[in-house]
Amino acid sequence: MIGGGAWGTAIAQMLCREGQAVILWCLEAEVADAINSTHENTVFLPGVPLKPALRATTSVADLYDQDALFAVAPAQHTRTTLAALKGHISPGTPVVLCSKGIELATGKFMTEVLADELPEASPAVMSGPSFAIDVAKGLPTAVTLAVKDESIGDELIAAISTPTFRPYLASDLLGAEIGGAVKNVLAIACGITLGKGLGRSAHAALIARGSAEMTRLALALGAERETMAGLSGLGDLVLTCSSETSRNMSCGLALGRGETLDSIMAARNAVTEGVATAPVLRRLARQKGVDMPICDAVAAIIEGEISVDEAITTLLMRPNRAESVLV
Ligand SMILES: NC(=O)C1=CN([C@@H]2O[C@H](COP(=O)(O)OP(=O)(O)OC[C@H]3O[C@@H](n4cnc5c(N)ncnc54)[C@H](O)[C@@H]3O)[C@@H](O)[C@H]2O)C=CC1
Ligand SMILES: O=C(CO)COP(=O)(O)O
Repeated sequence: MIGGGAWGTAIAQMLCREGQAVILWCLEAEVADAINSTHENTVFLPGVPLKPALRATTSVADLYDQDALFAVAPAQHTRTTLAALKGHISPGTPVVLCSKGIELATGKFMTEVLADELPEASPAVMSGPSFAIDVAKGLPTAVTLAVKDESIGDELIAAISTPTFRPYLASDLLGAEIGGAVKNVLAIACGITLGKGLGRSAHAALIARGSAEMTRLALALGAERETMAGLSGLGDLVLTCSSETSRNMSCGLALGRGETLDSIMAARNAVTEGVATAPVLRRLARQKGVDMPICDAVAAIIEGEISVDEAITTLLMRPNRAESVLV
């Protein structure tokens, strides 16, 4: 497991079972020490007792030549963590990408970052409605597991699934990545809407029109429409846009209530992927000629170009149009 944040810890906890050893690589020595000595990730997932068999490390060498890797660093750090494994994985090793975001510097999705850094890996994307705290506690969860190589998919399903953690096999890796990255930006928009007191009707409208934006981008990039209606699309959009447990949603709520982005980010040590993804998503959508007004508005707020009130007015003044995901 590459990444000892909340999500890496939760997946490691879920995978750690008889006959299956899991090594969790953490950036911070205090996180690894706490997991090994007190069986708790006191920094990123406090309050959840971890299985004593789960072993943490800060040594990248402990990740060399493993049967499978899960990449769970934040999207902006995925490249450097994967690069550290160059020359140390066997050809065909499954690398399951679990981060939800687009690389700001390059506009690349995580599968592209993996292809740059570890081209010999066999890529997979795991994404869907899954709060780390729920998975770590063993609450029922279902996700999309999109794999390039179907036979590796079957092996991964056998290794990962439990009665309460249900991966659904898919082949559209890009679609799964688009859902995970775009829903974070839309969750910020939904948070702003509720934080501003615009009501549940506006919130529901944003989810539906946001879903249309996501689908439009997916079609333009060559992903499948069906994926957008699945766990990694609609499923995660609904979860993240409806719960304050989401860091993206709660960031939006605070923005809507009048806090500044700087003060919100300074007060948390948890990653809020939509903040980095929004500007690069806007860039990508423009390059591809895809209209994404809600995501654009979030990017403009985050970049300090317009206020929350101006963004709302701009969205409400848009001309009426046909209800279609294509326009
Ligand atoms: N927490 C959740 O419920 C879920 C998170 N994810 C995704 O998992 C990814 C990781 O998120 P969390 O585990 O929640 O993070 P977190 O917010 O719990 O922890 C932050 C993580 O960032 C790492 N980090 C900070 N600077 C770094 C650097 N320079 N290099 C490498 N790592 C660095 C920290 O070591 C820590 O592991 C994100 O892309 C997120 O969208 C996906 C599904 C669920
Ligand atoms: O991706 C998630 C749930 O599926 C977690 O969302 P946040 O990163 O907004 O907390």
